[in-house]
Amino acid sequence: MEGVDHLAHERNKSEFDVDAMKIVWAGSPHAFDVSDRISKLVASDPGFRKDNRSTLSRKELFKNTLRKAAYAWKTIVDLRLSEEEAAKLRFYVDEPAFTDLHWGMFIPAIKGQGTEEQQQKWLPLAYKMQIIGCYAQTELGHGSNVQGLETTATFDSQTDEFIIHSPTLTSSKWWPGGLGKVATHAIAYARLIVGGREHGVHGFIVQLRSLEDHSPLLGITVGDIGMKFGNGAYNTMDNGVLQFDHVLDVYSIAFASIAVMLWVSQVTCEGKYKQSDVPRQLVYGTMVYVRQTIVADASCALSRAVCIATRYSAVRRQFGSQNGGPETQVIDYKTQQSRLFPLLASAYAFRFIGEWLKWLYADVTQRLQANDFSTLPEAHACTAGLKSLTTTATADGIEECRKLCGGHGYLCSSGLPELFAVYVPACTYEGDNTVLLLQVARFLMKTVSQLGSRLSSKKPVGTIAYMTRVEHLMQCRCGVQRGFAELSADLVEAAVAHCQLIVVSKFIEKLQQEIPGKGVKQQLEVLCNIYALFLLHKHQGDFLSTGCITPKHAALANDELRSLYSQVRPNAIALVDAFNYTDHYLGSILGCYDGNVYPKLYEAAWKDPLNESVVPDGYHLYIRPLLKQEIRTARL
Ligand SMILES: CCCCCCCCCCCCCCCCCCCCCCCCCC(=O)SCCNC(=O)CCNC(=O)[C@H](O)C(C)(C)COP(=O)(O)OP(=O)(O)OC[C@H]1O[C@@H](n2cnc3c(N)ncnc32)[C@H](O)[C@@H]1OP(=O)(O)O
Ligand SMILES: Cc1cc2nc3c(=O)[nH]c(=O)nc-3n(C[C@H](O)[C@H](O)[C@H](O)COP(=O)(O)OP(=O)(O)OC[C@H]3O[C@@H](n4cnc5c(N)ncnc54)[C@H](O)[C@@H]3O)c2cc1C
Repeated sequence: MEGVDHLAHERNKSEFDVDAMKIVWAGSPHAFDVSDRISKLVASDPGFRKDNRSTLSRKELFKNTLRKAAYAWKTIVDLRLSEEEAAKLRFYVDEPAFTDLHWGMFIPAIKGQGTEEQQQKWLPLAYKMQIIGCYAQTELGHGSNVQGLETTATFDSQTDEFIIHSPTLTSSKWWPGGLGKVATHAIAYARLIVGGREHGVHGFIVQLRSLEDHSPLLGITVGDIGMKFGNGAYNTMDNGVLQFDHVLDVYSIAFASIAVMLWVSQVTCEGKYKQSDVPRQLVYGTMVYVRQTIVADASCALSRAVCIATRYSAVRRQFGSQNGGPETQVIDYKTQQSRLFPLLASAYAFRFIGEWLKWLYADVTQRLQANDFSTLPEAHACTAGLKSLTTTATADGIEECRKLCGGHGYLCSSGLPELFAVYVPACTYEGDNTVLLLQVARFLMKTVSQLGSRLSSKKPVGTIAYMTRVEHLMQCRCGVQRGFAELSADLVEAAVAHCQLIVVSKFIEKLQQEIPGKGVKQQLEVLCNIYALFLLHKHQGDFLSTGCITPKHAALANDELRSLYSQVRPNAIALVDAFNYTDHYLGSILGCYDGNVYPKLYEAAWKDPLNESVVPDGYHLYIRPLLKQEIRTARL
């Protein structure tokens, strides 16, 4: 039945003000207004249609993405959208594209690491998209180990030029998004060599393609690296391969087509390398920035999957019919609740940790500008650790949501397979999640060794302040790195626990703020308790074996969890409505707002290209001979 809200009875059960929750989720009334407006704009524009992605060939898919990007840009210019609105437009268009790397990494790298002169030259062009950039760091042979990159940038003091070269096959740049077919420029990372001496990895702005006919410039070999996981999904992106054959800078350094990002260090005209007194790690600054945005995005992907699974769980009925009455909604099964509601709670928890991390990043950026580098290690540990924690949980959570939807979750029209395929590389890109946790572990061990050192008078603050309250850490006298590699698997677990503590404590801090709206705060308290107790339940072995809790505590926590699930149950649909996702953005029949799932599934099946004819292509060649036992004589 068109127009009937099949979930209305669920919506009527809710005990809180959904509109007020929408504002909490969005972050502010203004953010809600922008998000709501732009999501409707995208949903109502057929130019942003996305329901055909899984049936397009790679070439068609890619061309369609180019069209969408151009159309999106025209919309942004025509409607004079602000940067915030444009970012929302990109979000709701919901298609990975070269523009992500241009706006998400190329521009931030120039802003964060370029000199003023470089910024003046490149940023106006980049903002108008008169040049399109990518971030070319990873190589065929090395991704995680940035210091192991092989590409070289040799300064020639005779000609005032840098010569960029890929000396080996493994030094080929491999993976950069946008590089394959679109980018005209790259920030390429290479080992700087001046006067025969090496000075570590630095970023260089390199022109790759002609601005007239898009052909690669002399000495540049460039192309796409091929199909990736899943149909559609991340294949809208042209991840690329790139080799430099002694590529020369033809202008002077300041206005060069290859320009070294000089903030961290300088090469003088006489060919001398000068390391400035800022920490070398600022070369990694763009990664810190992007990791923070990835954390902010994790809650979007998880909430989207949770919204689909929650709505469908309220629609789906199996077993339990009494006297011919309706069967039980699967959302009423405790097992379904114990799998689904912790994910709902995680979506909210990640929303708030994303907000907090944005604040932390803004704070560290301000300090860096004032030459205060003291909080950089903590910012690195937080962005790396929380990126790892939230993306792992989100990727696993999306897959769990697919299973929560039973067989129908496996259909592309559920939206979940594509969401998973697009999302799962977030566990690898911008730093493999285990490698990033090892960075957190290193930071924790360093802090612990300082606690134990009589020489250090530094008291840990911020996210590590709790360490002074942990008695056995205070007595720790170990050296930083001794035994590190041997214990790394345990240290990674410690790093996860540390990050979970941050997520829980920031959720609690959020609840200490004033939160308007009837029943909103109470709902968030329930979710916060579910998040924390679910973790305690999941890791109760660790808590028990370390004596942090007794078996009685563990049993109490479990009882409390069950009671919290019952409290969430009547509010579940309203809690996912608060995400304010349009059906276009969700891209899921199972998750559609009105819950009218079955007629839509039935209708969609008939639209599949395989159903264009009743008898399939290939019947006469392969099916008939088989049925007639003529297969041995048929020419296959
Ligand atoms: C159609 C629609 C159109 C719409 C159109 C609309 C148009 C308009 C739209 C407009 C809007 C558009 C919106 C755009 C959306 C954007 C979305 C973005 C998407 C992005 C996608 C992302 C893609 C993915 C990109 C990528 O994937 S890009 C590549 C990323 N690659 C990595 O992530 C490598 C990992 N590896 C390392 O990060 C390191 O290598 C390693 C492991 C740390 C070891 O580092 P190393 O130095 O070797 O070794 P250590 O010795 O361990 O460290 C030595 C010392 O340095 C310390 N330290 C290490 N680090 C750091 C660090 N950062 N910071 C500070 N310190 C650090 C460490 O603590 C130690 O300190 P100490 O202890 O000494 O005090
Ligand atoms: C979809 C996608 C988009 C990307 N976009 C870009 C881009 O735009 N620009 C760009 O430059 N790069 C990009 N990348 C590359 C990405 O950043 C790297 O793949 C990532 O940093 C991981 O590095 P790697 O591939 O070398 O993994 P590896 O380091 O080879 O990881 C392989 C395994 O080894 C383990 N491992 C590695 N080192 C250690 C260690 N020290 N201790 C213990 N275990 C270890 C890892 O945990 C992992 O299990 C992209 C990648 C993907 C998948």
